[in-house]
Amino acid sequence: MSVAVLGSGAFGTALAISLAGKGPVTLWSRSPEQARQMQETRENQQRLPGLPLPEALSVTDDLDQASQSDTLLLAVPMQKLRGMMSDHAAALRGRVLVACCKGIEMNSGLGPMAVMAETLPGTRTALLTGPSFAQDIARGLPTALTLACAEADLGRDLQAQLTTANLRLYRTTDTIGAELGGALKNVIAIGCGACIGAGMGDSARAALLTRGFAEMQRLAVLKGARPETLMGLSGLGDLMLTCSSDLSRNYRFGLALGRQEPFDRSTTVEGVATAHAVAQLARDNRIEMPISTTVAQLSNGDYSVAEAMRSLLNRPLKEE
Ligand SMILES: NC(=O)C1=CN([C@@H]2O[C@H](COP(=O)(O)OP(=O)(O)OC[C@H]3O[C@@H](n4cnc5c(N)ncnc54)[C@H](O)[C@@H]3O)[C@@H](O)[C@H]2O)C=CC1
Ligand SMILES: O=C(CO)COP(=O)(O)O
Repeated sequence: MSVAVLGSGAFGTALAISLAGKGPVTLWSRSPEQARQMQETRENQQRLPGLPLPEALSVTDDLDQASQSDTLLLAVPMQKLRGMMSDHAAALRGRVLVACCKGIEMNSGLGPMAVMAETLPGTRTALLTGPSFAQDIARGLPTALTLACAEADLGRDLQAQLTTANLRLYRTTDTIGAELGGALKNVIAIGCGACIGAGMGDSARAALLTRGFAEMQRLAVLKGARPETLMGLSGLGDLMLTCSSDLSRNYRFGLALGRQEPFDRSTTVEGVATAHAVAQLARDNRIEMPISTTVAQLSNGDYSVAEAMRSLLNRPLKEE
């Protein structure tokens, strides 16, 4: 089975580098200029500078060529997934599609599995998610991720196909739990970054992370996830990583909010759009998601971090 990665950002490039250790891999860039540059310099200078592309990795801007592969990894930001798939529906049809994005679509409240099902009905799909920074994967550091696929046999095949020497995949059929874990942790990471950036301390971060995890479980279980999935790599594992590392863009965006510093808005920060989607889902489903809702308001600039924390601390007292 052959594999191609569509989307030549940090994550797509890192996955392609790792997979190239096992055999030929095609990486598709929508930008002819970037594809040419990467082919020539053997490096993704924009997203992963200094990390060489192995010989077995070829970069192209020709989607028809890339989509000859049996398995296509879709490594674009969540809010771009539907548009990218619609633009290239004919080329993607009949392939196995593995979404590699973490988020909830803002207008629909849907995750990547449902967006793929709506855009290309009948397509066989899966999700790759879990704690991993692109830089770590590209450097060949040990990483463990979750491969979620509702079809157990396909999940097993993909697990074998996409596991590499340094990237160990665990599988689950709980696609809802896996995608919500990956989406919701980004929102909490923004909150944790803001808390540290504003000098509120590690104890406050531990409280936000833990109560944020309670929110993640509440929404995920309501949507049909298995609670144990949230305890795994794609939930708690990724939450811990993203809430504690400066390598995370979501966390760094939060830090900038807390420090009242500017932040480059062209950076992919999935948690912002997802926070708004979560706030809407909380209203629609009449559940309490106070930290996620506060992060949505914070990222809009409606609140200062101090006001946000005050409003969270002043909520009615309750059982844990
Ligand atoms: N960077 C990381 O460490 C990790 C990222 N992810 C997830 O991977 C997804 C992608 O993130 P990154 O690669 O880091 O972002 P990035 O900002 O580095 O790259 C995004 C890529 O998507 C491409 N793109 C955007 N719209 C497109 C469209 N309509 N058609 C084709 N290509 C399009 C851009 O040109 C860019 O190459 C996100 O959902 C993120 O949460 C998951 C795990 C780790
Ligand atoms: O998803 C990630 C780590 O698992 C990457 O986090 P950021 O998108 O915050 O950089």
